Amino acid sequence: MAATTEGALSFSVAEVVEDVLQQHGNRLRDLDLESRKAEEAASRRNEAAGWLRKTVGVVAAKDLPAEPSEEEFRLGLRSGIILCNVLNKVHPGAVPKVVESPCDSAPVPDGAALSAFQYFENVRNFLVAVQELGMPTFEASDLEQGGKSARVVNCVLALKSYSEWKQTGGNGAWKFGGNVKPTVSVKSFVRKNSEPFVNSMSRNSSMNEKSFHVLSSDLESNKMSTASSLSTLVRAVLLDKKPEEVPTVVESVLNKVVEEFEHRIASQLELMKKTPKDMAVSHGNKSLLKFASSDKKNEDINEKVIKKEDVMQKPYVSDEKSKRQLLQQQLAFDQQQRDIQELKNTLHTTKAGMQFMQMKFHEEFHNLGMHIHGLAHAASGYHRVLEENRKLYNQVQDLKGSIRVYCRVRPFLSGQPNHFSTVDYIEDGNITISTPSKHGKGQRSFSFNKVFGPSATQAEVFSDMQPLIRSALDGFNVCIFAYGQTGSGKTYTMTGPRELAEKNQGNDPESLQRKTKGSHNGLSVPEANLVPVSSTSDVIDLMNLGQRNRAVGATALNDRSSRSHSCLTVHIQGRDLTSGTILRGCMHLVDLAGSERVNKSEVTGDRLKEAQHINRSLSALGDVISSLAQKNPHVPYRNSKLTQLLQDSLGGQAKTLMFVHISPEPDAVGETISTLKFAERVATVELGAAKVNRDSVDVKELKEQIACLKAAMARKEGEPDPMQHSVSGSSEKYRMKATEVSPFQSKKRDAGLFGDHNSCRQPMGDVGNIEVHSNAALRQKTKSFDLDELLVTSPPWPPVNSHGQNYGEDDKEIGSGEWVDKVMVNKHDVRRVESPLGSWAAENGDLADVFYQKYLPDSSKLYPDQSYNMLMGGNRFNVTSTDEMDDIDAATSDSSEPDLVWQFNHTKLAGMTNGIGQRTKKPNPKSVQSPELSKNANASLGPSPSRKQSNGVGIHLQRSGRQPAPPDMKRKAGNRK
Ligand SMILES: Nc1ncnc2c1ncn2[C@@H]1O[C@H](COP(=O)(O)OP(=O)(O)OP(=O)(O)O)[C@@H](O)[C@H]1O
Repeated sequence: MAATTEGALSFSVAEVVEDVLQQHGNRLRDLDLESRKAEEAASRRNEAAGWLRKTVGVVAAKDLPAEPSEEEFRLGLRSGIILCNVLNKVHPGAVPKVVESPCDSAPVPDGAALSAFQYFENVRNFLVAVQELGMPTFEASDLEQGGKSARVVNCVLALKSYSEWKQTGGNGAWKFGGNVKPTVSVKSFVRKNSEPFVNSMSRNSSMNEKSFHVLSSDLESNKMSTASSLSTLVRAVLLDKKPEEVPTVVESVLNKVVEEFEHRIASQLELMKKTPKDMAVSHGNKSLLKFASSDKKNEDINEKVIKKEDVMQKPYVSDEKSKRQLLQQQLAFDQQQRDIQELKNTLHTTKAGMQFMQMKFHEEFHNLGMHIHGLAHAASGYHRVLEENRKLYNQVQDLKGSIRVYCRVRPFLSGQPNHFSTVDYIEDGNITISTPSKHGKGQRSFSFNKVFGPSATQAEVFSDMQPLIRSALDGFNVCIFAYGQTGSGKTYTMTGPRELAEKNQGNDPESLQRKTKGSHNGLSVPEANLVPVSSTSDVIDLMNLGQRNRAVGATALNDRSSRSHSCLTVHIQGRDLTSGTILRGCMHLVDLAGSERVNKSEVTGDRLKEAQHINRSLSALGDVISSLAQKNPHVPYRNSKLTQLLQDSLGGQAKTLMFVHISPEPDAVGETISTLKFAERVATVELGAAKVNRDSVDVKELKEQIACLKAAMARKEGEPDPMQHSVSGSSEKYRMKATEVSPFQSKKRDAGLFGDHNSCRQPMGDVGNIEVHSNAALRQKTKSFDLDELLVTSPPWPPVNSHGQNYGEDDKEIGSGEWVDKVMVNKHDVRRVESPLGSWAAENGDLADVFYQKYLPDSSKLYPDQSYNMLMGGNRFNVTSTDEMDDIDAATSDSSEPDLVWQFNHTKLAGMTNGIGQRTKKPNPKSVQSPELSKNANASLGPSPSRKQSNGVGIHLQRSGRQPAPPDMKRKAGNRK
């Protein structure tokens, strides 16, 4: 049965249907498809032929052209000789004996009939061998009939593939699919002859065999194209049919299919009946028998052949025939069903595998996402912690009172040819400078609280400084000073581009925008003014004025080099409306003159002198910083006006920020490194926690009471002859009291006599602001006391009280109405200033000399270091050239002493100062003063009640000689009792 089936299915049902449909009048034959199929078949055939020729050699394959037609291919292989020889080459011994020709010596002429036996033996042996190897086979009859070479080609290409597998070191059993058994079996014959099955087997089992990919895909495409061609044919047949005609047409087609099928089976059986019988019987083929019995494997074949003979010898009965056909079809159908099922299973498994992989992929993707999320979270946490650390660090720094240090790198200026920067990189608070070879090639890193790169804008800079500036509004004393070599951008940072406008400001006006101060009349002293302002533009105007007045000069390094230090001091006072607490803060904004190498700046003459003095004062600043950093008991503040000026900020409990500037040019690297080193040292200085300057309402009231009491006492004490008292008694008294009275004098005395304690750091209490009160008693005294009154209502002064006692003590002992003075150093020689107030200052300076010579001959012993020039307020002042500085020294060293006088008993000086006061009436064409100030000054020639320059003296020039001293002055003298 199996044998029958094997013989019957040398063609497929599909083929038959296709043929029938075509015969039925296929009008839409797909020519393109056909030609493509033909082309593909030719190319595969050529490939097979080429490989065969190559393998057996061109001589042996002389019957096979390189690119044969289908007919040539079939004829070339018909003898089976080439096939057997090729197989033996690929797999030696696969065909033990190859029958070369009926007579080996006399080649058979082309086209001459070879015996059927010879054909059969060679081809059969070949087919058995290839089947053993698990390759697709073909039917021997395929070489007899035209149009059947496709399977032969497939077989040859499979053999080629096998050969290549072996050549590439293929080992073990080469299998054409996992289902094919190495042994020949009946079943395998059935499969061999069932083309659809072979196709499906190839497709299923050889999927994983690399060498058969081409083949299997080809077969697959054949099948698909057959299916599509079938459906095209069916559609074409039914296209012009009416629906009612369709069943008839289908029936007729099916009948024809059945007919054709029967016809083909019959002809095939006929052929089979004829050929084996002829071969086996008429020629007594021993070799076949031998072949059949030589091997156990071949027994099956032998048996099969014999069975086939038996079947063929039986007469055909048409019933049996149709039954057999049906059975065959059924078998084929079943097989196809199984194949389909198998395919479905495979598809299902593949789908399941895909789903599993997809699920895995999603899972892994999800895990990856989680992981990335975790990392991002950790990263943000890390940044948060970093930020928190930075804040905490800054808080610790604040608590320690460390000087904050910010660094800013100037960008290259337009017109600079080379833009190679020495700044390697900037990150957070770190800056790395690359040092060129002459400084020892390498890098140096520095850490600061903040570093601004060349692209940082003024707004960015300010936003970072804002909290510090806001502190001034909260009652802290704040100092920001810009440091750096000449041309590094200090002035730019502090004031913005040249001419200030509200839009384009530096730090000063920015900070001023935070608050508009109270409106007071101003007191103008040349070059050091206290001017009430009511808006930001007021401040900007003042700053521009100050900027214009500032000494600048062109050097080789900066065409507008500042040749002086500049300081803007802003006093701020506020009152908490609910608690009545008064907060007072002040802010110094100091733009230092730049340090410079004189050979680089190429300055000469006056400029050179300036440079030397600038450098000297900066070096004094360095010494102060150094002492503070080492916590030395002695800090040499008094070595320069600059350090005296900054003493409050460097030594008191102010919040201090040094803004260090560097230039990016390689030839400035030396200065850059030393600037940064200096800044690093500054950062180590600890000043102690800053304290807010605050007076509660109670304290205020108590101060007022004390002031009244002291005023009363002063009136009583003032009864004796003032002159006598002033010359002897008061000077005694003064001396006696001075040791305790003025914080400032006390400071001087300590410095001179007791080892310069005042030079050590002062707590903010000592240098802090003391509230100013409008004392009714004071105001009532005289109308000519305008200036006094003005000052009383003026904002309080920043740190002065440097006597070594703390602020609380000051509060209690000094009492209300106490003036707190501000260290002010005029840029120019005050003696040369011609404004009434300036003259006043100068004259009072002289006055002080006179007074000391006359009344306090030994005061220099007591107060040898007195050098502050104390003025009330002032917005901007400068420390400049040597000469000027010397002048200032001269002026200021005298100036503080009269303050004592003023405190001591200014009424007694009235007679003596009157004459001097008259001298102040010299006109001063250069003076800049407000009408009110002028009026005030002329009216009273009242000096600032600062302790410098005998301000009090100036005031009392206009007072009646008997007028009791203002209570605050008395208190100054007596408050240390
Ligand atoms: N951040 C900046 N952006 C743009 N230009 C800047 C910047 N900083 C400085 N400059 C420019 O660099 C030049 C020098 O700056 P500036 O005068 O501020 O330096 P300086 O340190 O104050 O110098 P000196 O100590 O000699 O007075 C100026 O032309 C200024 O406009």
